[in-house]
Amino acid sequence: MNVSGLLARRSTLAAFAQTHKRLLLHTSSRVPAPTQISRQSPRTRDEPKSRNVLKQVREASGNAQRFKKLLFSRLGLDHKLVAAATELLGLRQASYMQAQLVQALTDAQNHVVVRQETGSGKSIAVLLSVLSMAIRDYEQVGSFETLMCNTVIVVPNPVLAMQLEEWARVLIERAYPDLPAVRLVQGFDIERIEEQRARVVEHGPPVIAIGQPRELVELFGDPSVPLSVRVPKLMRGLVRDVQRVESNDEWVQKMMRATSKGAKKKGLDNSKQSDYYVGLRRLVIEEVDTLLDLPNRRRPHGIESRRRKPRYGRVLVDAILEVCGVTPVLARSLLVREKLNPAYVKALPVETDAEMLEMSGSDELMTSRDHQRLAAVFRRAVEKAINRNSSVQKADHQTLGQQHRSKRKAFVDTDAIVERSAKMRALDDPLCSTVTGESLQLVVMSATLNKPEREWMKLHGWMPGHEVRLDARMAVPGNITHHCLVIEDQSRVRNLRLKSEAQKKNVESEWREEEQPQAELFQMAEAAANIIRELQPTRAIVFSPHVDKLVYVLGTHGINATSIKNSRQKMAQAPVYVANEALARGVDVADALVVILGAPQTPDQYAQMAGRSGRFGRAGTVVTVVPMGGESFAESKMRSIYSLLKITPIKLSIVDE
Ligand SMILES: Nc1ncnc2c1ncn2[C@@H]1O[C@H](COP(=O)(O)OP(=O)(O)OP(=O)(O)O)[C@@H](O)[C@H]1O
Repeated sequence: MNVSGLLARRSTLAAFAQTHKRLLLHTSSRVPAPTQISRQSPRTRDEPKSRNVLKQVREASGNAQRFKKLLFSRLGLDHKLVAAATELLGLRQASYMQAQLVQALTDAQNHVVVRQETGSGKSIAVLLSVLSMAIRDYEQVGSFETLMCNTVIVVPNPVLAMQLEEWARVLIERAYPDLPAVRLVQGFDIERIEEQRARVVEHGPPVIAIGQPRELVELFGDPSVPLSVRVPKLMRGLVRDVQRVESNDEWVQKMMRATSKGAKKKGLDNSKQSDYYVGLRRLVIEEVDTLLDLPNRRRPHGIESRRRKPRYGRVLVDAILEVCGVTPVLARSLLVREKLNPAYVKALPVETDAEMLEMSGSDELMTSRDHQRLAAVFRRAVEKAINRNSSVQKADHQTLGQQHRSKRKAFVDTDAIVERSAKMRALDDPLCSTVTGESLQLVVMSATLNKPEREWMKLHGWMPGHEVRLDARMAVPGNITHHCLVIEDQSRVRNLRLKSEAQKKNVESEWREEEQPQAELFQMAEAAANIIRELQPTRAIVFSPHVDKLVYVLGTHGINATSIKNSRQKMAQAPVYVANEALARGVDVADALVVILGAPQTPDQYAQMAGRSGRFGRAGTVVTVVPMGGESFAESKMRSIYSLLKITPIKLSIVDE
């Protein structure tokens, strides 16, 4: 069929229904991959508790290996919030994965690594959990005055930040109309950062802060925005000694009062009061592979330039981990338990190693002085290791310790935490060396979180201690139908050919040097316009690296499109959004047809773009349009992407060949 010919074939709604039915018949019958839960290493303390909860979840679900449904309200989430989510967001029962995720978050015994299909409900489960906990904290403390930021959600783009903020806002407004939603949750946006920061300085930080790394670095880098950390053990000591605190410091006093009040309300004894101290306890990283954006291993230049100029995401996470005192815990896990880098161990004198082993074995009994000693030992060990070992290891240590000194310095030095930790020192208990890894839970999620990212996080100490893994084998859900159209020349469009067919016709060799990328974009845009007209979806997302240009070109073909950046304001007017992969990562647009223009660079990029359709088990359709020639031999690239993702593309029936 001819590109312009498609234009002429305007189908009616009924025709679309028929086409769609046909497409659905071809939908591959892959069942969702079973969720695997695994622990890095067996836990000793508190193990029975979390195990029991998971056992209950399993029993309730009947079969741990399948996505059986559970009630969110039975998972300990706030009932009113769950009711609002059912009413406003159409949330039904939780999937087994969501039940596991909610339990892992509310128990907070481990870090959590989630690699689940796109649209499987990761973000909404996390949001409901952290909102429920924020409401609980508020009820315990009784005022926003002393409630600090307890969850930071790092997102890859402003659209996802807005979406999560909006979900949270509508839920709070429906469930708790008297609470100021903006104090509970706020999305930070670089365009409004000054105004938002002023609000935070005046009223205090929101309990849940959502934003891109840069916005969050800007926000928490401000000395007047407090980011306190939850320090169970330290606080336990402090609360016991609360009468002895001879500090006129208002902040410490406030915290003490809030802590005691919360505990008294619950009728708890002093030793448990620390559980009601409220501060940063959870760092959630959405689309962690985007945040890390690991450079290609085979390109040393890229690695070097990343070292010189680290991404904001890393600056943020490293700074938070440092502030939360995870670094000394990292020392233990690296040196004693994981032994990931033997260089550390080798660098230590024998007696130091024994000393550390002894200390780490008696964790519960450790005093703040022990922690200080441990931290000092760790520093000496790292210094020694840096001096002794090869340049690669040296680079690694530098990455750990000094890499983005200037940025991080600005972050940490100006941060109110430093000031606060100095105040803590007045109590002879430096903040950073007394916190355990459990005081900050790290939750990393992505459908395309692969082994290199996991290894990187381990090696760089982002996950000291234990982790719960929620692993699915596939990144793309089985309920999506995939099609690929190839533009042969200006007047012909055909379906992707199998490799054998292509060899027969020898089309791969048709390299069209003279073809300009610009002209290709115009052709693909025309094909996209025709596909949208033909399939008449409720919504569509068209992907291309050239967002603004494509909005214009689609307009010339009579398609009223808008950039996904404006999706929240213009939802009603423009059912067609244009996006690139980065802008739409993690974004949820209901029932969208996905059209991808040009072959994606990697299978992960394809999986993420395709995953904007077929959300939470609904049927979805993805049509990729590629030019036949071009630099990358787009057709064969698409074939290899499909084969790597184990996808069988289906011929689009509206195209003859
Ligand atoms: N239990 C549920 N019942 C009904 N709908 C649900 C349920 N859980 C999630 N959804 C819906 O599924 C859609 C996708 O959810 P969400 O954005 O949380 O998925 P995700 O796994 O984070 O996706 P991605 O990997 O693309 O970021 C949302 O529209 C959400 O409302």
